[in-house]
Amino acid sequence: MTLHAEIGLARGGFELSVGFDVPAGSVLAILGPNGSGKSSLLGCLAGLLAARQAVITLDGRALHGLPAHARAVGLLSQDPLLFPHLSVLDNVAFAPRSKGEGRARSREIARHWLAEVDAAEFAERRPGALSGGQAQRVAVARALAAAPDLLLLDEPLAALDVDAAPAIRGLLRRVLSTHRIAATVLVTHDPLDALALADHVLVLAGGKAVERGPTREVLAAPRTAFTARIAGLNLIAGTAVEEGLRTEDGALVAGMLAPDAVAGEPAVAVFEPSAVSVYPAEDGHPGSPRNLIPAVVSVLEPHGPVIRLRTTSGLSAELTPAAVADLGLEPGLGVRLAVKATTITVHPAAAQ
Ligand SMILES: Nc1ncnc2c1ncn2[C@@H]1O[C@H](COP(=O)(O)OP(=O)(O)OP(=O)(O)O)[C@@H](O)[C@H]1O
Repeated sequence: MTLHAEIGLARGGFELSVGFDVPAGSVLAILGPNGSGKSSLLGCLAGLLAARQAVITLDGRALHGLPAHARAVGLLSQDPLLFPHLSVLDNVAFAPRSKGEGRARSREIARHWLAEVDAAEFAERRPGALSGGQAQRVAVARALAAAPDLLLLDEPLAALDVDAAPAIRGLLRRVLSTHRIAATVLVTHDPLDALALADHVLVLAGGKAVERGPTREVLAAPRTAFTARIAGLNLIAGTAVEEGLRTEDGALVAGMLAPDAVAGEPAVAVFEPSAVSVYPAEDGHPGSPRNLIPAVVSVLEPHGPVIRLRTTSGLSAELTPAAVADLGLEPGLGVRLAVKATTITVHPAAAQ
């Protein structure tokens, strides 16, 4: 079932205005900073929020006039929201039951979905006897047991601890790719979720789509500072020039133009924190042709086996703990960031 949505909503002074399509069996991730309208968008799709103007169709069938319960929409949020007085099996069977299936058939469907999410062993338990990750597994089974035409995932991993989240992410990836029936819309803050689960992403800012496209392309070549930050990449905005990018201050960032970058047009220079070397502010030239960017250390934080250094201008570098000690790095210290031109790609900037 292909989803087509055009939604306009006013909430106080906030305006949401966005349109998109989600082909049957594919997953669209909605990313965006706090307050950008992600929950409002899901609320409109689910029929829980009244849009000012909405066209929402599934294979041409209009959903926008229907109340929430008549939309065949499955919703999975960060809270599993299981009925505490029902067994796990009856929680999952509730979904087909409420669609009119008989008691025995509903339980059969529930057993099938509990097995699909590796939760068959919990069937007779009450939700109170499950861990957060186990309860979320059951919630996934319940959402899918309703055979929704449209599946809405609202930060489904946000409440799980770091040990449970990867397992549920993997489970969602498996069930979404093996049961490619419904169109799925996923709201997440985590680029890993988008990379793992979504075919396409749409980045919302201030109620509008500022970026959209295939997930890997958008996250590898972000055109807005927000997407670059969540994707963990460095991004400098300016105008494309033959040698790379010219910033608003007139500085040149030497880099390689992406095939679709056009000199004279708005652009962003994108590079990995691991491509950045850090030098003392007053040191000599560090050798081979590099960009040298003056910066001030703002934060040093562990990032796996390395230390992620953030600067007041928002650029990041990765260093070993030994290098941090050798350079005597600490917040407030002036440094120079060196980046080889060959590690910088200049992409056209998203139209804002
Ligand atoms: N109940 C409400 N009444 C009035 N305005 C609201 C209400 N809820 C949200 N808003 C407005 O709508 C805007 C979008 O909120 P929404 O919750 O959709 O954003 P979000 O992207 O989901 O944010 P978050 O990532 O923090 O969950 C907010 O900036 C706020 O101004």
